[in-house]
Amino acid sequence: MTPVDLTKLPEYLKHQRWFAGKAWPIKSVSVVDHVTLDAEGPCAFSLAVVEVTYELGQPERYLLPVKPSAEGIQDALEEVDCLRSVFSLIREQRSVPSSSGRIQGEWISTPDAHVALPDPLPVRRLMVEQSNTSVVFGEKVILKIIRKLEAGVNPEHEMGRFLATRTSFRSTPMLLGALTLEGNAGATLAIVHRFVPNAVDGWKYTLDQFRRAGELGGTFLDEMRELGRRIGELHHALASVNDDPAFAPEPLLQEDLQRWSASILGEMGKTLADASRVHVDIENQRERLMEHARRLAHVAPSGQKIRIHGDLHLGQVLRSDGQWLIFDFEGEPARNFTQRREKYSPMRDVAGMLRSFDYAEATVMLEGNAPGPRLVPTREAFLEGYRESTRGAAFLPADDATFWTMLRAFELEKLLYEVRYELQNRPDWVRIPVQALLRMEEPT
Ligand SMILES: Nc1ncnc2c1ncn2[C@@H]1O[C@H](COP(=O)(O)OP(=O)(O)O)[C@@H](O)[C@H]1O
Ligand SMILES: O=P(O)(O)O[C@H]1O[C@H](CO)[C@@H](O[C@H]2O[C@H](CO)[C@@H](O)[C@H](O)[C@H]2O)[C@H](O)[C@H]1O
Repeated sequence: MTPVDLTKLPEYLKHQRWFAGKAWPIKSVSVVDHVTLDAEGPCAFSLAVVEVTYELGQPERYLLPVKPSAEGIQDALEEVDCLRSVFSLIREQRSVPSSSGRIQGEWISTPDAHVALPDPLPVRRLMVEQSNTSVVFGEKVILKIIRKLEAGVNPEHEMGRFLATRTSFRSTPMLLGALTLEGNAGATLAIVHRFVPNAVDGWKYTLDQFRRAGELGGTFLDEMRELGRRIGELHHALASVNDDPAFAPEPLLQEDLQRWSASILGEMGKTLADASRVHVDIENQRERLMEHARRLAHVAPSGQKIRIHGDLHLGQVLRSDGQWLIFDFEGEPARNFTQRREKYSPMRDVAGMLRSFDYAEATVMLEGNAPGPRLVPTREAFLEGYRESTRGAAFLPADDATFWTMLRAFELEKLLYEVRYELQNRPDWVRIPVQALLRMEEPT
């Protein structure tokens, strides 16, 4: 028996914040796997994996925690007992058969991962705009229930487990556990991290600083230097293990540079045409921008390809107790899991963070704040910290000229991604990356 009324599902999905297919006509929905939990307990509910097929385009899979209800479909995550039940599967490392596989709880039991939780366990749904559903337990741990499921190894789960169990890098909310569906519909369903209380994200933190009239606050640039050092330490940690093929650093080859350069040039074709509808001058810039991408193919290869954060920006760092913590290792949402797990130059993360400073500057200018010496000192402080902590690292280019050529090419790559991201999600903001493309200097 199917745990959910399929006839009501298309209408239900269209009203969910996390449903990505609101704009596309649905052809059919089916349940590909499901499991009933807590059948005798206070919250009997099902975890169902549903596949949505559209009239056009690729099918998508979603995780649907649902309760039986005469009125229609009821989201089980609205009930505290159901949330506790999902968490206890993970905490107790339980394994439960599903209709075509099984779900498996995983809890990391290193001394660092020890966390004492109160009984009864207080539960609080996180009230933020997000694509998944996060819940805080006892103000100690945060459970993220993933809504849109992807096939393959989930990079956030994989990276979190690697950092927690194979490295001493602790400038991140530590991964504590996960819930995985094994079988044909295999996917990571939920992830548990240590909860960071009183955290402010780096985007808000930086905007608050940039909005101050006059000079940046006294310690801000030191903090940005420190952020650069933390990112450098993250890259050291990600490059520190040779016996795991998913993480072992690999030499950077000319063919990698050629492939990345070709991919940027390819993306440029369509993206600049789209951007020129917003700003006609962008077409005049095409040749100069192409030159930045071409140069990447011709630098002498040095350094390594390693696993990287992959979508690093100010919204992916938290400031708490005077420390920076880096989180959200899931990579760029527009890429599939295989692409997100590819090894790359760590310079790509550096470029991502630099772009974020430019977004912060553009945002405060759009709000009407006066120009001021903010962006360049912030960039410089961050880069100084990064370079200080990675001096002589095998994963970075051997000389300065190559460092800057690669950095510009990856900034360009991120800018093109941002144009596409903004056109799709926040058309009012597309001018931020477009203006930055217009400002990009002639390659030296
Ligand atoms: N470990 C944590 N401690 C405190 N707050 C967190 C933690 N992880 C995430 N958050 C908060 O929850 C928000 C959503 O988390 P995120 O993992 O980015 O969800 P999503 O992938 O659904 O966007 C973040 O912007 C951050 O403010
Ligand atoms: O945090 P996500 O994984 O959802 O990342 C996506 O959304 C980001 C926006 O929230 C987007 O970031 C872009 O906007 C930021 C300001 O809102 C800015 O700081 C970033 O530099 C800029 O790239 C990110 O690209 C996208 O993948």
